[in-house]
Amino acid sequence: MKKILLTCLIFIIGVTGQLHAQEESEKEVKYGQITELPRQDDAMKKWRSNRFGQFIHWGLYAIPGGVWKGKTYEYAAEFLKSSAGISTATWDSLQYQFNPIKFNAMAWAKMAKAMGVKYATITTKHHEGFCLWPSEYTDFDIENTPYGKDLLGEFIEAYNAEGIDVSLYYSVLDWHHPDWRYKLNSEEDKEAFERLKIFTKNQLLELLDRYPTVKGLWFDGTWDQCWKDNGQFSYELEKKLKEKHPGLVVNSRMRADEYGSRHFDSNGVLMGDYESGYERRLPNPWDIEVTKNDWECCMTIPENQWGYHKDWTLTHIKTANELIEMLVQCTSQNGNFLLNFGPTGEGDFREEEVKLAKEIGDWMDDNSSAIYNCGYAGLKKQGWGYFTQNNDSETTINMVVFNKPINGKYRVKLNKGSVIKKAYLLSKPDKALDLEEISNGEYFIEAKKVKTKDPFVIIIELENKDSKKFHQKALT
Ligand SMILES: C[C@@H]1O/C(=N\OC(=O)Nc2ccccc2)[C@@H](O)[C@H](O)[C@@H]1O
Repeated sequence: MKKILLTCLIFIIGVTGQLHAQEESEKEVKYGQITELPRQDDAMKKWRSNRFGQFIHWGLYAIPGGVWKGKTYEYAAEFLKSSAGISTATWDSLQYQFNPIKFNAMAWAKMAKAMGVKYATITTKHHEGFCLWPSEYTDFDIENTPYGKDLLGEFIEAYNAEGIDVSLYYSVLDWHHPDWRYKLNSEEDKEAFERLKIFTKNQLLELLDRYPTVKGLWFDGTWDQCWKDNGQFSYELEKKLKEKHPGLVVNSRMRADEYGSRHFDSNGVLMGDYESGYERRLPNPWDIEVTKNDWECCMTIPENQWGYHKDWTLTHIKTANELIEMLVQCTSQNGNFLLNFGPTGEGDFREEEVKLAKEIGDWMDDNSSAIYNCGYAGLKKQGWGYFTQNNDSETTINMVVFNKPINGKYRVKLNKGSVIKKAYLLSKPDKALDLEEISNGEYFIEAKKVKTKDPFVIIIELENKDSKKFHQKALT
């Protein structure tokens, strides 16, 4: 009896200690998450079902394209001002050269539509501070260029006409604005940054006023101490923008809490509406933690260029197959994939980008049912490729194959209790593939005669609801 009492006492002390430790680690966060996640409103469901987007980085940096006074700078082309040590006055004078005579918003939108993107995110203002729209808060904008017209408005109208949602990238970091400060070291710094905050809020409200059809704001340039010291401001700004624009979708990069913690607050709670830290990188394909939140990977075609760079021989240029695999992996882990294009200073795309858009679009024409409105299937990653499952489906699972087994037999491990009714190639729905049950929920699917050199989809139809998947879905 004494032994039992002692054991119970030790257990109670242990649990109390853990709870106390947990309470201690939980900070009181006043300026953290605003919207309970994952959002289930229509705007977020549409964002989630879009899965594939086009990123556009366009600004004055597209004019020099990474080359200054005959010297090529290998660093990101949109950072040429700092890479080449160019004065703000010299850089800003590029404004008077910006005249993208080849810009055709409808042609851009049709290329994007053919590629299969459902949304596009365009830089309204990158770190250089130049605005692609006529802003009443600065003269460093499109209105004061030889082009003169509302380029951003043309872009939004053309993409919306093709049924493509548009989100707006906005850099808080602003090299042009005299009140920008990296750190607030003095009262003067603080006063200047207060003016910068008002300017920022005014421009964002102006963008939502001018372009009411936009679906989201993609914040960037928020890593410096000045912004991390202003968690309350970013909290109140997100609230105000969402009150003004119901359904607005905001990335986690906008936010810092009052302790300076970014993306996730000091208790690890995601801020904004989706995680936007996957930049030119993806999670491990077997990572299921990442499936618990909405997230987006933004990706360049060269290794490190967001803006147009004249020299694409400097790094590896990703192939269509590599980019398709990234898109499929994101989908398989409940993420979106935002693929970047960097238009030239004249307003057209380099031929490599046009070719890739066509190759990806051709694949999407045949396989987008495994991408749009699809997500994590609640199954472990397996060697032949990726599972995805339509968010409205209960009994069909997509296998997107990138690695064919040499014997043409695909080992497929489903949840215990899952029974395959039939499996077939998406391209040949009338021809059932041979099945061999290995054990409870585990099968070989035989697909020996697949000729294509491209990734392809095998559809699995289950006898019963894939209960584990939908139970997991309820929990997320
Ligand atoms: C999408 C990219 O975003 C950037 N920078 O991103 C980050 O610094 N990302 C970041 C920073 C801290 C944590 C996670 C991601 C910009 O400098 C770049 O020109 C491009 O617009």
